[in-house]
Amino acid sequence: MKIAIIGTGNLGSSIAKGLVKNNTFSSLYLSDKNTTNVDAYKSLPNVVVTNDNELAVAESDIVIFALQPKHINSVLEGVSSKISEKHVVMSVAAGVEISRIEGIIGADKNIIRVMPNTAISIGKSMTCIAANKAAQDKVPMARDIFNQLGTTMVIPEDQIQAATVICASGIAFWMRLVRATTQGAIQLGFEAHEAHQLALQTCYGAASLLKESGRHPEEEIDRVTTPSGCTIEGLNEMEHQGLSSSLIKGINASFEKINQLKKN
Ligand SMILES: NC(=O)C1=CN([C@@H]2O[C@H](COP(=O)(O)OP(=O)(O)OC[C@H]3O[C@@H](n4cnc5c(N)ncnc54)[C@H](O)[C@@H]3O)[C@@H](O)[C@H]2O)C=CC1
Ligand SMILES: O=C(O)[C@@H]1CCC=N1
Repeated sequence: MKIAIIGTGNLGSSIAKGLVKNNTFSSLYLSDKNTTNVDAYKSLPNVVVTNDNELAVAESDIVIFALQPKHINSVLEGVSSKISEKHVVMSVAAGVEISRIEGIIGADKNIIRVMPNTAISIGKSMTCIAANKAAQDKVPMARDIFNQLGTTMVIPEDQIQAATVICASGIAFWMRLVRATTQGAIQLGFEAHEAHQLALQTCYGAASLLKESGRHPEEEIDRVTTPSGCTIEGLNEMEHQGLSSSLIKGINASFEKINQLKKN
């Protein structure tokens, strides 16, 4: 597979890292105005780091556009003459609909919206995928690529915004929960590095329990909450303070914001 990534910022470089780790491409072009994040890959075989977006597109079959929404139009316009029916164009830009991309490069082109998260750099992304009409037969190939970098789910395009909030922004939400737990542990007397380790391994254990047992979170909670014990005391206080409610409100605020981005 001849793959290009246009835009090697936070997400583009995370995708590059995951692809390099798996090494399943025949060539990988990494193009950005500022290639600092990926310069270390220059010496790898079959990897080209460049500032030339057109070259990257011309030399590749699969082109992943990892650009901020404000840059996507101008970059697509700049390379559109190089995009043919052989290409599969993938975009990770939040809020940028397939129709907008079709408006620039044509509805006859294969276009797939892909929404991974930064855990793609370690092969643990939750990646949602939606394709235009032309690219329906390319969906299995897109799944193959991103299944090597985590887990995929094919969804209708009108759910991509919601998936962005839950899975892409979700990385930040979970990080904040880990950090808050750490702050609590420091207050209880642990050194910062100990607090971080305790919070992290517990979070990992909780996610692994759900994944491996397939059980509902409340069932796992029931196993921890000793009657009149400390867990239910803490859990109920968190709910009195609005833990679930503030998470749900935050998710809804993110969703409102991403729907505004869509209109820009
Ligand atoms: N960061 C994240 O966790 C996630 C980001 N996204 C989406 O991915 C996109 C990229 O996000 P980030 O990587 O965080 O942004 P970023 O700002 O870190 O990266 C964008 C890159 O595009 C480059 N760029 C700008 N103009 C260019 C041009 N003309 N030619 C070549 N490269 C150019 C910039 O130099 C920069 O390195 C956004 O649309 C965002 O909504 C989606 C899911 C997760
Ligand atoms: O915050 C943002 O807008 C982008 C989309 C999801 C993650 N980062």
